[in-house]
Amino acid sequence: MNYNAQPKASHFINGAYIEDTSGAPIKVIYPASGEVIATLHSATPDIVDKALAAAKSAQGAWAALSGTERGRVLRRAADIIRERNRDLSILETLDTGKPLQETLVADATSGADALEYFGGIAGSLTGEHIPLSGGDFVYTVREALGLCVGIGAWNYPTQIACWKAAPALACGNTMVFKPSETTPLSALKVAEILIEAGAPKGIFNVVQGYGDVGSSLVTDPRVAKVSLTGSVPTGRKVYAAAADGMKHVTMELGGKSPMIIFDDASLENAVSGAILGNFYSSGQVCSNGTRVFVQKGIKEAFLKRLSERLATAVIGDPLDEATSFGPLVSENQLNIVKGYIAKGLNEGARLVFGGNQLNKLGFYLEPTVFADVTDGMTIAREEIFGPVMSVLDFEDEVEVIARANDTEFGLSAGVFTNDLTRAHRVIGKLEAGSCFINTYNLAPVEAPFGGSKMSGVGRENSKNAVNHYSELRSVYVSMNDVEAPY
Ligand SMILES: NC(=O)c1ccc[n+]([C@@H]2O[C@H](COP(=O)([O-])OP(=O)(O)OC[C@H]3O[C@@H](n4cnc5c(N)ncnc54)[C@H](O)[C@@H]3O)[C@@H](O)[C@H]2O)c1
Repeated sequence: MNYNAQPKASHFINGAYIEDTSGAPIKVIYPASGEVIATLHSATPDIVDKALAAAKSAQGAWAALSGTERGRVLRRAADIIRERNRDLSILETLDTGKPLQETLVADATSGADALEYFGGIAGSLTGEHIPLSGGDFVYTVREALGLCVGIGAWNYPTQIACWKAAPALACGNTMVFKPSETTPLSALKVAEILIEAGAPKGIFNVVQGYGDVGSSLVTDPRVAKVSLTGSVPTGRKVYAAAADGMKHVTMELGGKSPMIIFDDASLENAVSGAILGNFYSSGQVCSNGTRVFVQKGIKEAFLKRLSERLATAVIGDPLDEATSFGPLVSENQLNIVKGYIAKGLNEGARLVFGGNQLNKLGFYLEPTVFADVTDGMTIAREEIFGPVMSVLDFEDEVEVIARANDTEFGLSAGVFTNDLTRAHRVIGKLEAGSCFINTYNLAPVEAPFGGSKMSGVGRENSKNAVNHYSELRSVYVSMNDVEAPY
């Protein structure tokens, strides 16, 4: 097949596409075939400056609109995204290799949810009145931070762009967004659609580039806030650079999350949760529960049922809606994951399912399950970001909580049990930001999403995200004479 996903130009600044071919080339590769489907160019310093200048100059007028007016633009953009869901989903599939079956329901639609939700609350972002003695009072004003930078990972390109843009714009900020160099296409569509929805020019700009472009955005003195979705090593660098300029940050980073399955759990639900938490998007999901602790009593039944169900996964052409499991995003990611599978075998884990690259074009790897994994093995400690599940045995609750928390990460955690009090007791002791009882990996826009420990700072989605994209000014008003000591 010959797919062409070439956009009009690499960047979208001040309401229009713009190109500068002197920037380093960025080749967009369709993961299911390895073919180049578009070539873009990394932003030059001049392009970066144009984007920041456009966002900076648009911010005052955007913030001066009422929240209701800003919200109307976001809600219109959400409607357009939903109308074009199929085209946007196909583009997302070409960019990421994720099956269309997934992108139709979890990518552009999730972006639309965020625009709709934050568009809906934009008009009610207010301060408060605080009465004091003698009739004095303080009122607070919720103000935008200013120019925000968003930097994305490659696994959910549309969703990440919208999860950052929606709360930022609702609060009256403007944004320069840099997608991952691996998946640069769909953020441009979000920028185009916002303009079509009536957004003023310059409030949402997209520049392409590698880490150096991200770094030049983070260090620019015009920038008030940086929101990154990426790995912990990148997060460390970006957080440090932002701290130097005392900028606000949101860090959505990696994980190695535990999923604990007690022997009284519904086996079928636990297997479903483990599948969702390990193999959706070919395992390239930050919140995945890749350390699956299974109580000894149901271990073999769990492995048997899991293998039976994995054998029914339809691996193949991501554009075929019957396909439920696609390739990894890139050859590089395929090699990283294959390296982890080799380590699992070398360190003595038992391969229960998969483990092989598929003998076909594209970056396909079978869903892979290791059992008898112990806490010290590399595959139980490091984020793999691919379709590799580690099953660990446990005997009792106290033991499994301590082992589940023995990690530097703290993004997600899940518990499967039919014992109501145990479910809440255990989840209350797990060190993670996004937790699940008897399900896994759902991320509705209404709920806060984000990690603790090394997995991140701040929360996306929910009303809480507003606190990360605005700050309060307080105004003390005296109704009395001013008393001074002399
Ligand atoms: N917590 C979450 O919400 C979430 C969601 C998706 C992915 N992730 C994480 O993202 C990682 C996978 O994505 P990735 O490989 O694209 O991550 P990455 O850290 O390699 O890159 C993320 C982004 O940062 C940019 N970047 C790299 N160096 C930079 C620098 N010095 N300054 C500024 N920007 C820089 C990259 O160009 C890219 O756009 C995984 O660790 C995954 O867990 C987290």
